[in-house]
Amino acid sequence: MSVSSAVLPVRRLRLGFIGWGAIAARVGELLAARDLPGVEIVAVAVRDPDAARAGLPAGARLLHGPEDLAGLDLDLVIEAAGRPAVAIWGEAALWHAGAFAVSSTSAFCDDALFSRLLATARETGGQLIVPPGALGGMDALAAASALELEAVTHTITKPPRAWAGTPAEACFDPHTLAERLVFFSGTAREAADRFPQNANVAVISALAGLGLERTRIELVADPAATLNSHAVAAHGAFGRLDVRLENEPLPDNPKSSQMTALSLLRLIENRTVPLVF
Ligand SMILES: NC(=O)C1=CN([C@@H]2O[C@H](COP(=O)(O)OP(=O)(O)OC[C@H]3O[C@@H](n4cnc5c(N)ncnc54)[C@H](O)[C@@H]3O)[C@@H](O)[C@H]2O)C=CC1
Ligand SMILES: O=C([O-])CC(=O)C(=O)O
Repeated sequence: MSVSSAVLPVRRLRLGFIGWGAIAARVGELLAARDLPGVEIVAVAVRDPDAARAGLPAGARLLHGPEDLAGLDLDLVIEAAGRPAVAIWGEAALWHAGAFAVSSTSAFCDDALFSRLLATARETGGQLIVPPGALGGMDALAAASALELEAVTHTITKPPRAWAGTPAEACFDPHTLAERLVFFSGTAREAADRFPQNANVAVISALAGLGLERTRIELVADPAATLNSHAVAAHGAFGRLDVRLENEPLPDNPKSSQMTALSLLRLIENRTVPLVF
């Protein structure tokens, strides 16, 4: 069997995107280069649909509000907009596409919203999807959590400029920081809640493992770093796990890692091709 037959889609996939910023546009670019038969970006929600916008997929309809998702026969809606967008679009996406993949997972720090989306997924028979985003190895951590997990720690290190414009500026000046600084140490809930532009991943490692209260997060600014790095360490009855990624930032948003777009590409392909990773 050739590898190419394993990566050719066997079913169509009609996609909707919420947000067309650094991550979504990169996914669009990667998909266009792949040119997968039957995989189509059908609709995109942008913050200001009346403003001209370069780089939108040809033929994609602009969405003005969640009600516009009706009748588009979508198979998957992908959010890559920002924390508030999850509450605005989530339920309609589940009703009209049956699958909603969330990038701004910090939204799940809101317990009521998370429960509501899970209840809608149950009611519709749909799926709320947490892609691995900028992380990797979350399949192994989730599998390990079938036995007792003792501890999960996740260290997020980024160059100081990636923390500009966030509450981290109360701890250091991103333009003058001279040495590596661990400026936050606490729960996954607190990390994602306080840093929704930089620590959505804290919710991903938490949901895969020990949950929002028991997963420990360290946030680090390092002037020697050029990449966004994630180190997840866990131990428990399964043994030990150490995952480390050093991600190139996206050119259009240095807070976000290239890997986040690549993970979404993988998610899309996994829903269409005959060989799934
Ligand atoms: N899960 C993960 O591992 C990661 C998640 N993220 C998160 O993913 C999200 C997207 O990241 P980027 O593309 O880098 O951000 P970005 O700022 O480059 O793009 C977001 C786009 O969404 C638009 N937008 C905001 N609210 C909207 C709404 N209600 N409806 C439609 N469009 C809306 C904005 O105008 C902007 O064009 C952010 O919340 C980011 O923090 C980022 C990196 C990793
Ligand atoms: O892209 C990354 O490295 C992580 C990130 O911004 C987030 O989790 O919000």
